[in-house]
Amino acid sequence: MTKAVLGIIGGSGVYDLPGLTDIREEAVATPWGEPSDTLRFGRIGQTEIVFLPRHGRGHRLSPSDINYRANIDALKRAGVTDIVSLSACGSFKPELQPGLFVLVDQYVDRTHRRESTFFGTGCVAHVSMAHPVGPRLAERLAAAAEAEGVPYRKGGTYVCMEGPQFSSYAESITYRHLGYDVIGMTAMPEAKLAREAEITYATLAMVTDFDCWHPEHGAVDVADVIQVMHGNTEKARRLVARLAAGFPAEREPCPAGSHKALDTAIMTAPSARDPALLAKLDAVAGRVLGPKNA
Ligand SMILES: CSC[C@H]1O[C@H](OP(=O)(O)O)[C@H](O)[C@@H]1O
Ligand SMILES: Nc1ncnc2[nH]cnc12
Repeated sequence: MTKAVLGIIGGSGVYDLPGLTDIREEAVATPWGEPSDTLRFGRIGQTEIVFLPRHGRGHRLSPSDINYRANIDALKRAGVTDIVSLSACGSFKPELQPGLFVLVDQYVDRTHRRESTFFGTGCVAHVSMAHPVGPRLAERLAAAAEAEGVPYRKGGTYVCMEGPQFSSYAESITYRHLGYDVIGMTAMPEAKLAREAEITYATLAMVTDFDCWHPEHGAVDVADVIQVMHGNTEKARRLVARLAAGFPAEREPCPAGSHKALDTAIMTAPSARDPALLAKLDAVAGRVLGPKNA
């Protein structure tokens, strides 16, 4: 049995998590470089929580400069089994209005200058991203939103752009016509790396704007996002507290297979594996690459 530890990644406007008790802060070193910030360990009720602001405190890091591998590796080293990723996002649907929380269940990756895998030459792996969000974790988030009276929608496709500039009008209407629901700059490769690290993942995408496609709304700017986020942050914190209060003590098997994503993913023959890469994979893939499996 594995103890459940809930990781919360804070996005724009969410740089701390009030309500944590027994707080301890630790700078966790990883073979992939430095995480965005120190990890904050604590509890809500009986549930162990690890909090990490993805842009760093003070919002130092641009989406392209976040070390996503270091962040996920550090959370894995901290024992995190489930991640709730908080993100501001733009909306492509009139009914997905600012203030609404979308429990995303699919992602489209349009990023192009980020390290998006832990694996590579010397240890090749292909995990499934067919169902990137843990359905049970999403159910728990929906129940927490319901209980807190936070307006939410279950399901939606998040397109992740490189940024840092917002989309052009042509890009915005293209994404809208492709049927995507929301847009942001950070869920990829975070979700991919979480899957490789066998951590169950879900995004709570908080709508802050209509990007720039909407004829009755002006183009998004940071002031709009910050203003809406001020209202969203308090709701997000309540939702997380509610989620944590009812969280199971032991890790639940994930119907999407995130707890055993590496069982059948590794292609490289043991004799062809690079010991230096294997050493870097100690936290992420230790379960399948550890001494028992060599
Ligand atoms: C401040 S608007 C753009 C910024 O907000 C979102 O960040 P996060 O996903 O960390 O909440 C978006 O992805 C951009 O990074
Ligand atoms: N319209 C938008 N595009 C990309 N990222 C965002 N984050 C918040 N709003 C956004």
